[in-house]
Amino acid sequence: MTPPPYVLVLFYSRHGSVSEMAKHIARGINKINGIDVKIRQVPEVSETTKVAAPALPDDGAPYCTLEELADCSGLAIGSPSYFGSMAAPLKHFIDQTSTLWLTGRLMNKPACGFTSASTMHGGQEQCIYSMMTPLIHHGMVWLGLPYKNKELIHTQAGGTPYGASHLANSTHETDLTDDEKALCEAQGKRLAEMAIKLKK
Ligand SMILES: Cc1cc2nc3c(=O)[nH]c(=O)nc-3n(C[C@H](O)[C@H](O)[C@H](O)COP(=O)(O)O)c2cc1C
Repeated sequence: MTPPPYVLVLFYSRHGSVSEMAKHIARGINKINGIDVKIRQVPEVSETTKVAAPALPDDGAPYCTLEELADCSGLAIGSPSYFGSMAAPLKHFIDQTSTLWLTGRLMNKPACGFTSASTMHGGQEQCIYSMMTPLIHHGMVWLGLPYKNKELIHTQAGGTPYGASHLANSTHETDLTDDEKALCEAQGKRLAEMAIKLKK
């Protein structure tokens, strides 16, 4: 029996904000019938690069395998904003996807990005763009977050038309505002809808 199609929510999170966003994106995906969701994280990169990560994380989502990425029907990818870019552990994972690029496994599948940052204008949109770039190379179809979602207009915290974001402040506030939650869910829902449409 063929396993049901799924959308992969893939992220790195050190302090929990991006991980919390992933749950709300998954909630949006779950609102669409006919497609499942898998939530996966990537391991830390070690300061001493010869030390391997344990096979299982101490907590949170399981680590993503390349097969899980290859077989997804859509991808939501999330990272904290680090100096206007994705964090190294996520980039390290993406840099292991050459075989998927060579075989075109991600071609024509929809993808979107999400991020958390500690300051209001701390490079969130650039960070989302940094995740978009390699996925464009993979031939994925990038989705933004349209202004039809009215929370984008009145949010006092996170939310960008390039993808969902969360304002965590310097206190690592992991609780999302209602607007941030709504935008994460809307993004997940739209991704799932597009995954089904593009699969036909
Ligand atoms: C190396 C590093 C660079 C960072 N750069 C930025 C930045 O440029 N702008 C910003 O607003 N926050 C920056 N931050 C803060 C993180 O983006 C923020 O704490 C984020 O919410 C962490 O997400 P997490 O809770 O999922 O780990 C940086 C943090 C670290 C460790």
